[in-house]
Amino acid sequence: MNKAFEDFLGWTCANEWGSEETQKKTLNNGVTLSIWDSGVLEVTPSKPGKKDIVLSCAVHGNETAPIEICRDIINDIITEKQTVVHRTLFLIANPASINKGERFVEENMNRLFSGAHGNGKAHNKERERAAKIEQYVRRFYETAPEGERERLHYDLHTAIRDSKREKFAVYPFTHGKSYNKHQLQFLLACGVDTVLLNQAPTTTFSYFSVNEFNAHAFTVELGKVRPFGKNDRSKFAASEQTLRRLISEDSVDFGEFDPNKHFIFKEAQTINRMNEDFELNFADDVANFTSFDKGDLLARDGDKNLYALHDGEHIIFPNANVALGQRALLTVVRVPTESLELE
Ligand SMILES: O=C(O)CCC(=O)N[C@@H](CCC(=O)O)C(=O)O
Ligand SMILES: [Zn+2]
Repeated sequence: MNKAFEDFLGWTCANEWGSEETQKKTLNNGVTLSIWDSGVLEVTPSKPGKKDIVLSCAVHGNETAPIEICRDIINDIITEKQTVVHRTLFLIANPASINKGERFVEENMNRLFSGAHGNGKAHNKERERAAKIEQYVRRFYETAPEGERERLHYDLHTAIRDSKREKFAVYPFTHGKSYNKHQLQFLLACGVDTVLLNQAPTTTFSYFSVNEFNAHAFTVELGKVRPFGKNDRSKFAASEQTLRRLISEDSVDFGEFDPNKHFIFKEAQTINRMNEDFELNFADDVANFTSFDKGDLLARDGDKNLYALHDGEHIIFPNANVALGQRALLTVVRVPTESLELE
């Protein structure tokens, strides 16, 4: 076996900004593996089911649990321990940032999608890679068999801070389209009972798939950032098992929808850092989903004070060190699950 199929993650990291060496092989079980680039593996069963599934990890290189999960699923597919019935595209998005052990090399890749990689005068390898990844996703969805199909994309992450709600997903802005009950059930089976509803377009990877391909796509936060080998994989077992079921079963029954089992939050504010002189008004160890009340000071940006606008406004992804113009804090408020328009 050649190196890429023997150790896909290792080969990917050895070719950190890409490889033009495309490779293909068909397994004894009829599944065809096609490597389009480093970190880009298309898995095609001989008679593909109706789902086209994108599983991405390492958009941020230090978020290792999702990388370990994808690595293990890929290895099991290659060794035929894991069956696959639906076309699946695995994307290890930013291998150079894995090698560096950091969130990114030069620029946060998860702010470069939907063409943002071409904005302004900046050129860097992360921008080139984001542009290529967009093309791979397009190629994957657009080369699906004819007929009615379901496009899915789960972009797997872990968060920098502790979180009062361990696992949560970001539901990208749907432009008014209904939210999908079955997707909430899938997330729940992954152990993700908490969902944040974005209220506007973003330049994240998951929004790209929602907006350009009408996919059901989510940023999924599975736990906290830790180095390779330091993840307690038992905490990720439900997520990994559910992803394995998703790719290997024709259709997975996640049971009756019970609104009480889902905790839905709506974006209240996105606070972008606009000045060098920016600070958060709470400590670095304050966890995601800590609640503030209306009028509480959340941050100072230059000479502007930024306050909570509601009682029960929860903070998510606080980070004072982001580049100018980027999100330094998201705040959300709880909404009843029953208030959602669900399909
Ligand atoms: O913990 C943090 O501060 C960041 C974790 C992370 O990478 N989150 C994603 C969320 C993307 C989204 O809003 O859909 C990110 O910031 O890119
Ligand atoms: Zn991330």
